[in-house]
Amino acid sequence: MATLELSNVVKSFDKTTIIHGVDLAVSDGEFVVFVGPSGCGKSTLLRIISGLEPATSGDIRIDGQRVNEVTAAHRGCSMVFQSYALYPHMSVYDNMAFGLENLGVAKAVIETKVTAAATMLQLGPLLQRKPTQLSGGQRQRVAIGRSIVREPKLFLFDEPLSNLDAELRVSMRAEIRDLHARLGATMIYVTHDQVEAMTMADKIVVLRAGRIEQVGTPLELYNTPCNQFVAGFIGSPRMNFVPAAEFPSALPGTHTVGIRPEHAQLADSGPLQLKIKQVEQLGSTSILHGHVVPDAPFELILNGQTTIQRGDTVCVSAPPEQLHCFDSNGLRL
Ligand SMILES: Nc1ncnc2c1ncn2[C@@H]1O[C@H](COP(=O)(O)OP(=O)(O)OP(=O)(O)O)[C@@H](O)[C@H]1O
Repeated sequence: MATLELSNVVKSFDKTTIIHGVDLAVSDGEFVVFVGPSGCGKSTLLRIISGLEPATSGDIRIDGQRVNEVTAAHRGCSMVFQSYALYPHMSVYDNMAFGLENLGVAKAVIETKVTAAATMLQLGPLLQRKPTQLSGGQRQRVAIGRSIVREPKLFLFDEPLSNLDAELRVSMRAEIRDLHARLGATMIYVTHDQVEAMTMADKIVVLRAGRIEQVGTPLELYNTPCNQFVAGFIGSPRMNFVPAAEFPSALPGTHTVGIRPEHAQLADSGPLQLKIKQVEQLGSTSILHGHVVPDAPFELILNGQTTIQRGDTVCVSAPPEQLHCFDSNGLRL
């Protein structure tokens, strides 16, 4: 398996720079998720690692070796795409065997590897089918199987689950994590879905506009987001932001206070007055939506069920240790 190191990686298309000097170290066997809004450069960075796209400048090292000039076919990376990219006229078996046949691997060896991967992915009974005869989840497993048989140093996944329905996404998430545990492989996984990032990653890399905003474990990002962007991106429902003037106990120099919906509490008196616009009763929890000041939408999660209704005004507070204080540049204090 492999380590990966990016040093000051820059990517420009014509005169537009879209990756602005990215530094990142990935350890052997780590599951790293790149997350960020649409267009922030996640896929481009993955393609640069795979060799499908050259970097404009900077170094890419796999296992300590600079690979900028090594072609995609020789980098030892294997990519699983959102579109699966299966050959429609080939059986599942042939789709998985094809890459190895091209490399001139002996037929018997191919058969052993394809059979082992198919067993691991529960594709054994489907090996003679064509991709059109498979469900979305089965197709995605074939795409993953095609990667596994090549025994890559680095597995790269580009939004592999976004074409699947919500239920299947949840089960495939678990399957990919399980696969990671069994193979002990280094994996880099791109998604714009922060829940996918939180549930799958050993380490999350949050990107915005071609720059890394923060790198950390899911709970590090949740507990101590380095700025307002990360704070708003990680966590669901999203963190509430309130002008510091509304919260007298905020740290000196605070411009905006962040309070997660699960940390806000109903109180007998202030500091916040939440005017309720909508109540979502989910049975085990209730979500109150409203505003604390006209431009500050606010959500609060209550355990259990509530009699609070649209039109009510309630007082809200939060424990001081759960407040996130940001300065006027959005940086954590
Ligand atoms: N071949 C190209 N030529 C010019 N611009 C490109 C090219 N490929 C990507 N871009 C631009 O680079 C930026 C980053 O694109 P990229 O696909 O890496 O983003 P992303 O974070 O993966 O987005 P998404 O989540 O929407 O897939 C975008 O603004 C995109 O328009």
